Amino acid sequence: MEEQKIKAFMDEVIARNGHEPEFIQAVQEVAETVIPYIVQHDIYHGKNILLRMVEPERLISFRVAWVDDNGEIHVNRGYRIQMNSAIGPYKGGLRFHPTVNASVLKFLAFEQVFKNSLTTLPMGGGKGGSDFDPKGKSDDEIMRFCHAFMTELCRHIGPNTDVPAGDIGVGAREIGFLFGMYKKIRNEFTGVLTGKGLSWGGSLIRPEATGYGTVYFADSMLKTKGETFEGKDVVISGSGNVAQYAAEKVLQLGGKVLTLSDSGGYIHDKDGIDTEKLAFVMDLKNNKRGRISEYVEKYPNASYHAGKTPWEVACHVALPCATQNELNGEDAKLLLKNGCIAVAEGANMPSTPEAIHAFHEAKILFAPGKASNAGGVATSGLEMSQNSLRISWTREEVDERLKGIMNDIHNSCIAYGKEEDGYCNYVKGANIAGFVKVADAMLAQGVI
Ligand SMILES: NC(=O)C1=CN([C@@H]2O[C@H](COP(=O)(O)OP(=O)(O)OC[C@H]3O[C@@H](n4cnc5c(N)ncnc54)[C@H](OP(=O)(O)O)[C@@H]3O)[C@@H](O)[C@H]2O)C=CC1
Ligand SMILES: O=C(O)CCC(=O)C(=O)O
Repeated sequence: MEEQKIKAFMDEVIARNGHEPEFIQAVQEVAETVIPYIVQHDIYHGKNILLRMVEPERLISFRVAWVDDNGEIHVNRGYRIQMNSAIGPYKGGLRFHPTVNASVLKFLAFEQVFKNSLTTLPMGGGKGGSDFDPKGKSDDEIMRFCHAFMTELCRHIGPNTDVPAGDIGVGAREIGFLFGMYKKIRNEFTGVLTGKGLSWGGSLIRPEATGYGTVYFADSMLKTKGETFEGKDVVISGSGNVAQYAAEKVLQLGGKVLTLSDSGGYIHDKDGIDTEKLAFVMDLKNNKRGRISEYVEKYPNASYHAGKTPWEVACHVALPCATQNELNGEDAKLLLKNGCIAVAEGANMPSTPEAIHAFHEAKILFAPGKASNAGGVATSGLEMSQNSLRISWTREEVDERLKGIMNDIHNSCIAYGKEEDGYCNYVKGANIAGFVKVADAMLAQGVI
């Protein structure tokens, strides 16, 4: 009966969104775990709550016209998906990448609803961005694009309505330009964006939070098996914000980081990427905006593997921190064959359904991004609180709160995900725990 209900639900979702593969993938994963729970719990039954949750409350799409350094005019498409505001203002990042489209942003916004619910903070879910490609653009071009983007977005957001932040291609530089234009048009200095600079309303630890949080979560999972990061070989993909700070925290906890990557390929450093080498990567990526292949010019003992992903390198722990569907079923089999015992997603939906199936079948520790990478948005929530209170917490205070929230999320996953044989299905746990809070709020607020 559950199978039939899942099929009937997905048929309806596909009929309406069939041309959006990433969105369908994200919804399918939730449906498979949440519908059986709904069936067993009378209060949610017959209310079509999940069907309401898969339809964005609002989907905004707009033209972004901007002028490059040569005076040529370009047109990109901007979006903001306001997915669900049952438990708080819409909250979620902005992505600037040529692959951005409605399907990608809807999957991200949908996952964000569950993730934000898990953080224990009052944040609804949203996501936005543009198909603009920041690669190879000058700082002036980035500024003109961000300003043009915000001239439209500013109508739809606000500190109590919708609070965007960064994601792929949107970091501190872009948040600065976006904030500047919002402030100019609206003539108000408010916490309308998170990930702001420290001198203008930002929070300590926000840059580190997603990567640190992912490792805190992985550490909690390892502890359930009596293990820690000490002496573990760790394979990380990506070399952006999440990957950099995941690597930093792994080093602090005594692990050895063997790989980093970008869309060109991965580097493998058998000696380990230590603090000094990581500082080189941070400068290369954040300031020089270079390619990860340049690592082997500086450290010739390392190797570069063009067009490949790091999952072929033997490790104890894998942290996919780049992008969606970057780790497939074959990669998962390879990781398992090589002795991997834990995978924690720093990116959003980096593992394909086949990969997740393989991890579950092997009963290794597997954390879905909506649980393990929630530290970023949680610390954005802490930035919002500090903005409202007009105070700044210390680094230690924010880090302690982040650790506490990641621990709470881990406990929620265990509470809803532990199976009869003792194995914790963190996907099921995260989906149900995230669902319950939002669904209860939707029930209380009636059919709207
Ligand atoms: N920033 C945050 O706070 C949060 C981010 N996330 C998720 O973490 C992931 C990484 O985000 P973040 O680090 O902020 O982004 P960045 O833009 O800082 O870095 C992205 C990294 O991923 C690589 N990458 C992007 N697209 C691809 C691709 N198609 N194939 C291979 N590599 C790719 C980039 O390589 P290249 O430079 O070559 O494009 C880069 O190394 C995303 O899934 C994001 O949604 C989740 C929660 C919060
Ligand atoms: O901090 C935020 O609001 C955005 C974080 C985000 O986009 C994510 O969790 O995927």
